[in-house]
Amino acid sequence: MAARWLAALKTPVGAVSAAMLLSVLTLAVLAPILWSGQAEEINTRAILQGPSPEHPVGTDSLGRDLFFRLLVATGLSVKLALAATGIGVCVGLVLGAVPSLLSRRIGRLVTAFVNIAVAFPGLLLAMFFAVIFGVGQTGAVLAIGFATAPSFARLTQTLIATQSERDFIAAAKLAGVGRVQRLIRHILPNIAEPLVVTATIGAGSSLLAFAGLSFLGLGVQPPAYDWGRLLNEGLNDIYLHPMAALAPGLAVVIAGLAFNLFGEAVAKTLGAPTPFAGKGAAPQRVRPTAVESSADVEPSTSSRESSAVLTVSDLFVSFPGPAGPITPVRGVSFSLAQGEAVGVVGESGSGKTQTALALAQLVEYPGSVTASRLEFLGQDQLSSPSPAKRQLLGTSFAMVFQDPMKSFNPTMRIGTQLAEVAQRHQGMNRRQALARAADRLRAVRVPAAERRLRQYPHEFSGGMRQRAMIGMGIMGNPALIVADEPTTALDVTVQQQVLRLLSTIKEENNVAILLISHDLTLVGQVCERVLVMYAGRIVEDLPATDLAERSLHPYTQALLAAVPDMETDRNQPLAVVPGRPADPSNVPAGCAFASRCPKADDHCTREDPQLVQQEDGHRVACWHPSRGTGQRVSVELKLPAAALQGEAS
Ligand SMILES: Nc1ncnc2c1ncn2[C@@H]1O[C@H](COP(=O)(O)OP(=O)(O)OP(=O)(O)O)[C@@H](O)[C@H]1O
Repeated sequence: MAARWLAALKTPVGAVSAAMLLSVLTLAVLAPILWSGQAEEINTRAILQGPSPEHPVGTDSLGRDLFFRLLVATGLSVKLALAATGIGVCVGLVLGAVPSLLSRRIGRLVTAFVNIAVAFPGLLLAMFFAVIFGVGQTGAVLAIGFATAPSFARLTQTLIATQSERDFIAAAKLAGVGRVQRLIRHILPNIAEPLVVTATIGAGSSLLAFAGLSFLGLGVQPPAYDWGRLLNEGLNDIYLHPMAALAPGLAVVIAGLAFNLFGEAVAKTLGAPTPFAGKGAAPQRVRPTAVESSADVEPSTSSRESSAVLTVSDLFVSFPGPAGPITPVRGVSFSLAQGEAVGVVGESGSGKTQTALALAQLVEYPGSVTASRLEFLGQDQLSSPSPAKRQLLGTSFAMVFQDPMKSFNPTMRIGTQLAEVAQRHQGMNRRQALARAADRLRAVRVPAAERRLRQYPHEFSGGMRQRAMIGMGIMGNPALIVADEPTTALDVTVQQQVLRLLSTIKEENNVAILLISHDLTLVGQVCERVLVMYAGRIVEDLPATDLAERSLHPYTQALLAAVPDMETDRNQPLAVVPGRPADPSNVPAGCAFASRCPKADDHCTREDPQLVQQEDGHRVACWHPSRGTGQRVSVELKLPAAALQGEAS
């Protein structure tokens, strides 16, 4: 952080404003110590004099030297402005954080209050509070502090909301880290920098506001004096001695500019948002709600269920939309057996990620999740949360996100983040937890594990970070790893290493894997079973070995036909699934795929087919299922040999 602040000094504005700020702060500390005597010295022979070599700014009505008074007033002016800013930041932090900590209703009330307060001009609010808190220094500090708090609260809310959407917060939530701990350990360190920058800019505004209140007689009271008071006194004789009013005014402007320009220069270097950069409460995650089961939505019944790690029936996820609810997941049902790897494929927007988030209870408010059954390791996830449930999810349910850069908290060492799970759920002390973390990093083939534990996420390569994320997932004893496009952000070689690692963990620990991907070939490499999703529903559930030759749904066949292979004619345009995916806010009646399906008839557009189990355990939701092969697909069911090499790179 210090290095990035220092980088601001390399810009011309940064360098000049830093020099100005340093001078102001030095004066604020030294002037009252060095020149208080001269500033207080009364000289009845030199009353109300104009500027002269002896008194560069002139004298006041008691013959006191205004230059020394100006210098000494720097101390009180800066001290009070900083105190007011401190109060503004603290109250703003509390107001900004409350919506993410308390119930949604209280959060909404606080957000509405902040929004109203932000709409008032700051100085008006300060005068209003000054009347409430009383005339004088303390009243003015409180008044300006409370008047600036709403803009800090707004900024805090916005920053918390942004951070709350990041994957490492979802990971912390899944690991059972409570709201307060998430805020203190994971969110605040990541928003501290823009808050400090904004506070620096805010100190300049507080300085101006304080001078304003003192000038109006509401702030500093005689015999104490700050720049506002000197301005007030100088104004009485402005026609005789304009310098007496101009000099304190100039001091306020220069000091205010120093704070403002320095803050702006740092903000520009960091790209930090300003206090008015948006609004909104921090997102809160919703818990699935139980609903009555509708017909034909039970997960596939087979021997899998007896050893099921996960069973879900009739899962719906919806969000309020401008023209009615948007439902990206519409009645998903399936189960996952111990040690089974299942792939979820489908075009963008088909509901894959929302399904995974709902299973991990990570869908954010205002989304809502309902299901008639949701069991993880035999434990009902639809009833109220309990410590036992959080413990089970924290140790047995691991999630690997798409972008390894966002999966870790950038302000914490990798070791601390891995150790958090073991300390929280396995009763280990920090030393034991770090030893376990080193062991887990070795298990995911991260070389020099002990040294790596002390590094920050940015010191890891993309592939290494993804492996460390998987390592974090196996800090406990996971029964299920949900990997949402875990290799999309990685190059092909590293992609193969990560897939290989997932397969090894699955084999060695009998862990079930739910692998979400656009890539049918990749899913075919790792998974035994494939769920094909379209418009928020599973339209086909088939063994991966059947993908190439025995798929039944026209959508699966269209996806397969769109996979290019070595024989694809490069002179021809690549095959695509014709038409556009269904809009989750306006899913058509009947089969959602009908408008893109070559086999569709009236029946398809009238009635939505249910997911029906076939004789071979294969499930399909289609009125006209027929065996078909994707024209171009060649799904490799074994990992290529190249994937086994270069693991530690
Ligand atoms: N906060 C939200 N508000 C409204 N709709 C949302 C919200 N979040 C997601 N959606 C809906 O969910 C759909 C995306 O679902 P999801 O992310 O599960 O798709 P996906 O199959 O994983 O897509 P991709 O492969 O691109 O990640 C969006 O198209 C949108 O309609």
